[in-house]
Amino acid sequence: MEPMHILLVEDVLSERLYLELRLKNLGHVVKAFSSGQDALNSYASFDPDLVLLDICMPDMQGTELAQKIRACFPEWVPIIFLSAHSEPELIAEAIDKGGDDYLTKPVNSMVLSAKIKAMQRISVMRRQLKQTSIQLQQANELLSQQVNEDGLTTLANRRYLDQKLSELVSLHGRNGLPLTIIMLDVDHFKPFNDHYGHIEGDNTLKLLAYQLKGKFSRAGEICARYGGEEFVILLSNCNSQQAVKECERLKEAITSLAIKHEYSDTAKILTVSQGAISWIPTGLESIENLYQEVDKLLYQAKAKGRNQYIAADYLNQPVDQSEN
Ligand SMILES: Nc1nc2c(ncn2[C@@H]2O[C@H](COP(=O)(O)OP(=O)(O)OP(=O)(O)O)[C@@H](O)[C@H]2O)c(=O)[nH]1
Repeated sequence: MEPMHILLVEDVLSERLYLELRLKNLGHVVKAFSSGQDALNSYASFDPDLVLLDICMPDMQGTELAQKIRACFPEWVPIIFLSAHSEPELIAEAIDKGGDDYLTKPVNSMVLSAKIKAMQRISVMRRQLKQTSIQLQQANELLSQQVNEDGLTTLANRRYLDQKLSELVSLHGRNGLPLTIIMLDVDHFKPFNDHYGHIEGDNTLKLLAYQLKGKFSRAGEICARYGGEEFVILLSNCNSQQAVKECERLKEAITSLAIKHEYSDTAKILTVSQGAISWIPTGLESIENLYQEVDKLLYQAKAKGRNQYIAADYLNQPVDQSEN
């Protein structure tokens, strides 16, 4: 079994040296202190697996030190009290104050070895439990990330988008702030896949996602893969005039990638069409209806020749549109 880190606190020099020697002979790493305060100061850096505490000490009683250890360091480590007395009341009080076991001084070497062996088993289990908890926590973090993430692009997925849109509708409704939804769709992506291959198509979607994430990464901006070659961007506190600028910025960002698309009827490079709606929510809007409205504008942008956007106030007239 692995050696333990044992913190020993004993004010009587002869006892301290004797115990330190015995414990080191059993193969453990020992840090011995004569004062409770010094032991407390070194506790975190030494990170003990076991604490041996004399009950009666001049600067701080062992029971008081045990209480402080339990209060300051929530991770449980066994504490064994040492005392010349063995009255049942004293033992009961020591256990009440946070101790786990009790040894009467002078400590018998066989009893000491046996108790240390028992504590070592607990220490091994404790370390395994700690390791398992860390692994479990990591797995949980990964899982919650995967639940909200699109596998191909690592953007937020549809599930997360729906949830965020509902939250933002309520939040903006409560605060009377404008919200914008931009929906974009890659133009002529079928011929792109057909000619350059599906893997190249996947890589292109990843590149587009990376570009979107880079351009819309401020607090209150959410980029998500809506499905297939469609993406959605939510812009907090963004009205229709600002939305037009954001659509333009997005168009420029995609154009700047200059991804070759010789089979597009629109341009020699890959382009996208966009629809955008902006409004001050009441907080009661249905998200399905919002997607439908913004999809209608996207469809109009497609119908008008693609590589352009149509932005409108929700339930109102178009604000602006771009031609390719
Ligand atoms: N490589 C790849 N292709 C995808 C993915 N999801 C959807 N697609 C492809 O996207 C294409 C969408 O085709 P259409 O809906 O006909 O649209 P389009 O060719 O882009 O034409 P317009 O949208 O009208 O400009 C299909 O070929 C799908 O297979 C994906 O994850 N990876």
